[in-house]
Amino acid sequence: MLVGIRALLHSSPHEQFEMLDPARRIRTLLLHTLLHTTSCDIDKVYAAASVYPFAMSSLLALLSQQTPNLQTQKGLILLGLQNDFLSPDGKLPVSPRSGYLERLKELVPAFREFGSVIWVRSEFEANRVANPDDGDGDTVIAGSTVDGSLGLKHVSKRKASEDATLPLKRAKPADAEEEEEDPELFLNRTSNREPCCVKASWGAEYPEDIQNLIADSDIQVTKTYYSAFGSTSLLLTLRSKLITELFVCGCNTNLSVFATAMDAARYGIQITLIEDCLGYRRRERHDEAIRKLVDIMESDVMSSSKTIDMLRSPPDDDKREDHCSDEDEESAAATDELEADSSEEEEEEDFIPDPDAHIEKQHWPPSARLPLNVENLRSLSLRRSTAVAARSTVTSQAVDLEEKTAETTVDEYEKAMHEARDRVARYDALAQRSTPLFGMNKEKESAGSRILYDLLPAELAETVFEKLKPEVHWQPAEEAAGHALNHVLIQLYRGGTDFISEHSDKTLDIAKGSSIVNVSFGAQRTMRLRSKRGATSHLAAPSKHGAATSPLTRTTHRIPLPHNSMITMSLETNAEYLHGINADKRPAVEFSAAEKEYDGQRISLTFRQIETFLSADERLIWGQGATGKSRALAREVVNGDGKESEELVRAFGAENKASRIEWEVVYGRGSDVLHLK
Ligand SMILES: O=C(O)CCC(=O)C(=O)O
Ligand SMILES: [Fe+2]
Repeated sequence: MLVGIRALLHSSPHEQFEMLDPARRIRTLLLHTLLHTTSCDIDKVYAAASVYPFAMSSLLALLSQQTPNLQTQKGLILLGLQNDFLSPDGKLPVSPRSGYLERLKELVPAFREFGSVIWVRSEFEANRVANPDDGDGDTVIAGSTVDGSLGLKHVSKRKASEDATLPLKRAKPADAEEEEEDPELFLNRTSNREPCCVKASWGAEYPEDIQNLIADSDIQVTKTYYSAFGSTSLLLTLRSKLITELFVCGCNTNLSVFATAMDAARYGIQITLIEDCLGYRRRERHDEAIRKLVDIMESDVMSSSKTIDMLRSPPDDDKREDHCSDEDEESAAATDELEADSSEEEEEEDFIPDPDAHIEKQHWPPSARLPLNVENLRSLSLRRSTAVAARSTVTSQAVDLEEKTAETTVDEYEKAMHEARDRVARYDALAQRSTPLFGMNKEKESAGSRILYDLLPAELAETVFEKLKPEVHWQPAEEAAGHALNHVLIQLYRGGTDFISEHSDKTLDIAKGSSIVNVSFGAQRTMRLRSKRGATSHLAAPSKHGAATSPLTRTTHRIPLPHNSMITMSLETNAEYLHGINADKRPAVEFSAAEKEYDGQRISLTFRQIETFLSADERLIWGQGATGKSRALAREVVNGDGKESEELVRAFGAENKASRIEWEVVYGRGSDVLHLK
C-alpha cells in the first residue's frame, strides 16, 4: 500500500485560496482501479530480440548455461582505416575529424590492457549489393535507403533453420540493373567508377600512422563485404575469445561500421560506438547510422576519453546491478562476474574452445558458461555507461552548490529545490547535468524527460531524508512554490512492498506543456515506464511503416531512482507511458546497498504546476480543470458519486489507456468533482 500525504500549498501569501490537490482526484481513483501487472514483457530489454529471434536465442542459450568463472571479454574493432578513406588522395576520403589520429594513438594502447584490438580492412573482390529487396546482402545507409526508412525487413525473413554462425547477410554479386550509383558504395564497380580498396593497391593499405599503431598481438581481419562478418571467421574469433562487447571505431559510420555493428548486435554482442573515432563523408548518414544502432540495437555511444575512463575505473557494483524485480519477472542474476578480466592467460585457463563444435551446436561446451543471461548483460552494460556519463556530468553541479552547504536546514533544502526548479525551466543548463531519462542518446524517445543524479550537495543529501521524514508525518509540506511549479505531493514508501500502480498522471489540472518533477530521497526504488497497450509510439524510431512500435509491442523502461535524484517527466512521456513503482518482492539478500538504505524507506516529492484552484474553504473550484475557467466563474465543488463523478472516472480511464488523448474532448468542459468515491 502506498501512503500518500497531501500537501496543500498557497499560491501566494496574498491570495485567499488553496491549490486543488490533484492527488485527491488521482489517488482516490487509483484506489478503485489498482492495476496489477500480470505478464512479463519479454521485449523489455531490446526489441531487436523479437526481430531477430534466432540469432538472439542462440546467444541467449549460450550465455545462460550455468558454469562458474567464465569471464567475458571486450574487443576494440577498427574498421577501414585505409588509404582510400583516410588519405586526401584516396578514392573516397572521409572528413578528417580533428584530433582523430591522436585519439586513436591514446585509445588503442590503452584498450589493450582491457581487451583485444581487432583491425579490419576491406578488399574489393566482387560487387556487393547493399540493402537488396530480397534481404540477401549487406545493410548499409547509402543509396536508395537513405531518404526512406532502412530496409531491414529482409533480416526478419531469416528462417530458424539457417545456421546462425554464418553471416546474416551474404551479399551476392550485383547484376547490371542493380548497380548502385551512390559513390559511397565503395564495393561496387560501375561503368563510371572503380571500387575502393582494390586488392594489392595503395588504397587498400593502412597509412603509416595506422600501421604504427598495430601490434603483433592484435587480430587482423580482411573482409570483402561491408560487414566484417561477411566472408571472415570473425564471429568464431570473437566467440573463442568470449568477446561479448565490442567498441567500434573507423569508417565509414554508415557503411562498414554500420553493417558490422548491426551484424554484431544481431549475434548478441553489445556495441559501443566510439563517436569521436568514427569517420564519414556525410554527417546526416553518420547520424542516421548511429541513431539506428542506438534505437534498434541499443548500442551505446561514448567518446574515446570516456571509454578509457570507463575501462580504467568501471562504475561500482551498485550502479551496475539490475533492479528488475517486478512480481511478474525473474530477478536479475548476480553481477559480480560481469567485469571482464582481459588477461589472456586466465581466459585460456578456463576455456579452450573447439571452434568446430560451435558451428554445429550453437552453444559453448557445458564446462563454459556465463553467470548472466544476455538480457542482464546488455541492460547492465547500458546502465553502466549511463552511470558513468551521469557521474562525469555532475561534477560541476557539486562545485556550483558547494557554498550552499554550510547549514543544512529545511530552508537550505528549500533554496536548493528552488534552484533545481529554476534549472528545470532553463533546459539548457539542466541538460549539462542531467541525462535523457531512457539513456544517453535517447533524447527523442525520452521526449524531454530527464534524470539527474546527485541533485543536492553531498552534505545536504546526507541529512535531507531525516529532515523530511517528520514533515511527512506531522504536517503538509512547506510552501514550495517556484516559478514553474506550484504544488508538491510528498509520499512515503514504508518499505519495498509499498508501491504505486502504473498510471499516467491525470492532466486535467496540470498546466499544459509543463513538466512533472519527481524527487527521490531514501532507499532506491525502480520506476517502471511501460507504453500503453495498442499505442503506436511516435517517440521511438520509426519503422518502415511509419510507426515505431507495433501496437502489440509494449516498450518498458526501468529507471532506478537512487537517493537524491530527480526526474523531470514531460507530459509527453506521461502520455506515452504508464509509470509506477512495483512492489519489490525479491528476498532481502538480493537487495543492493542502495535499496537497503534508510531501512528500505523512500520519500518522493512530486512537483507539479497545477492550474485548477480551490477556495480556502474548499467550496469553490475554478481554473483549467473546472467548469468555471476563471476565478470569477468559480462554481461549487461537487462531491459524491453522481453522474459527474462517473464521467470523470471515465475520462481518467481514457488517459490511462490512450497515448494520445484529445484533451479538449476528454477534459475540455472541466469537472467540479473534488472527491471521487
Ligand atoms: O513516488 C514516486 O516517485 C511516483 C509518484 C507518482 O507517480 C505520482 O504520485 O503520481
Ligand atoms: Fe504519477
